Amino acid sequence: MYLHGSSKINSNGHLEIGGCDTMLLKERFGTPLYIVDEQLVRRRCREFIEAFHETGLKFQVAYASKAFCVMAMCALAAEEGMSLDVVSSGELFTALQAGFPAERIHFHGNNKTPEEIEMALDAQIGCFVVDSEMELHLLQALAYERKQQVNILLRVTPGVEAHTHEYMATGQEDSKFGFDIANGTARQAIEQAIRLDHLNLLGVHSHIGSQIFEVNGFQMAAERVAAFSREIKEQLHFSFKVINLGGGFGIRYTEEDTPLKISTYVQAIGDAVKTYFSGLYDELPEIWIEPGRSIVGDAGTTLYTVGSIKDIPQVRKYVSVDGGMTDNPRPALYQAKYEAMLANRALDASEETVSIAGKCCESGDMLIWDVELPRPNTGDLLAVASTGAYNYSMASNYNRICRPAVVFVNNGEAELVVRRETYMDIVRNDVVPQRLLRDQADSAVHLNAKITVSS
Ligand SMILES: Cc1ncc(COP(=O)(O)O)c(C=O)c1O
Ligand SMILES: N[C@@H](CCCC[NH3+])C(=O)O
Repeated sequence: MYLHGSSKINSNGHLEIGGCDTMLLKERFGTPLYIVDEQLVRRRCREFIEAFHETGLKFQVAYASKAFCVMAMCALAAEEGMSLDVVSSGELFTALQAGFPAERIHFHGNNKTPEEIEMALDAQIGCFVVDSEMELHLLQALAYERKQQVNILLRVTPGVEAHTHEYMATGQEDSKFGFDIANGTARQAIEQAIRLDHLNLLGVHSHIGSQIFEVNGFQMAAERVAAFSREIKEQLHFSFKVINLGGGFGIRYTEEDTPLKISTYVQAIGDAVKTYFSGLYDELPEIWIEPGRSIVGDAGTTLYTVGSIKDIPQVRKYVSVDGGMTDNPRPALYQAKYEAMLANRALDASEETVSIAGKCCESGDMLIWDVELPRPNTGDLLAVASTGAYNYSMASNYNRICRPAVVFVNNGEAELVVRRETYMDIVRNDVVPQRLLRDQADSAVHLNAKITVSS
């Protein structure tokens, strides 16, 4: 397994992250456990910001909180000078609870409800990224009622097909997101947005997809957006102050992945903006981007305890762990690949090829097909790398499995940032209608009797 950030093998032959021995983390917090290497997250934030400073452009780097949205992460992003992209009232609430400065929050989403919009208006967030005509009018009506002036970007689809999994591509014409440039709906929306009072149109937003390893998709998006900006300037005499080019910068999950340096992506974007917007406005537009995965992805590691092992000679060895698709649905959703190691026997040589199975009642609940490991035993500690993005944030309670805890590690200190769910969390929102409660006393007696007999 590739060792990211501060991960290393210590003198006990254990995987250590942020100066914390993973065996001690297991003892203290249990498994499954998400570990976040805080220094690595901070480094990624700084890499983006420093690379933008180098370009000389005005900019904002908004952390796409969908990748991993918990209060501690929002607080950390705020401290690092990031803006924040939220896509629902839940993410917005989390950010506000964490004290994230509202004026640096950008609100996305292809179907924001009136309640969500009102919540964001109450908070006086920095910008709405308007996705549809319906939203444009709804937002205007609500802003008008409140006599509030609201900054907006319009999300456009630039017609760029990103080279990534089809569920992660969003820049093509056939997409549920935004206004299409090619068929003229983007232009019509801009016309309306300029006319509508209480809406302050800052510019446009484009996001071509996620886990992208080439710069040409971003360059092409910048080129298309610049051509569109030129059209709007010439025909509607309107200049965009802000161009948001979204997120999507790829990270390393396995050796098949070949991410570029953050500075390479940013420099390519900066150069493309300078080239394609040259001579269009008196001043180049401010550039915003929205990295999610590339901020937190490789800073995350998940620890599991190995349980049952099923060997089918000549076929496959299934090594089951105490988590699975409930804490990491990405292999099942996108056939995503991961690397793993035995964190308690990190110096042992690889001996066999095994497959890591989750504990859900689904044949598709496989975390890794075919990984080389030392012969695993029940009780071993398995670490899976690059689980910082879209793991905790996409976790579920399928099979009524409790979500794991999340711990930040840094300089030998481990701090809990999300508590492990309990069974009471699992049933917290369940309501049993009165008519079904009739037999509850009976079943309680029944259950007690059983417990008495078995003990
Ligand atoms: C609009 C928007 N912005 C930003 C992101 C973050 O993308 P990533 O995590 O790939 O950087 C996404 C997710 O793909 C998105 O849909
Ligand atoms: N959730 C995704 C990709 C989509 C990101 C949001 N538009 C992932 O795990 O990779």
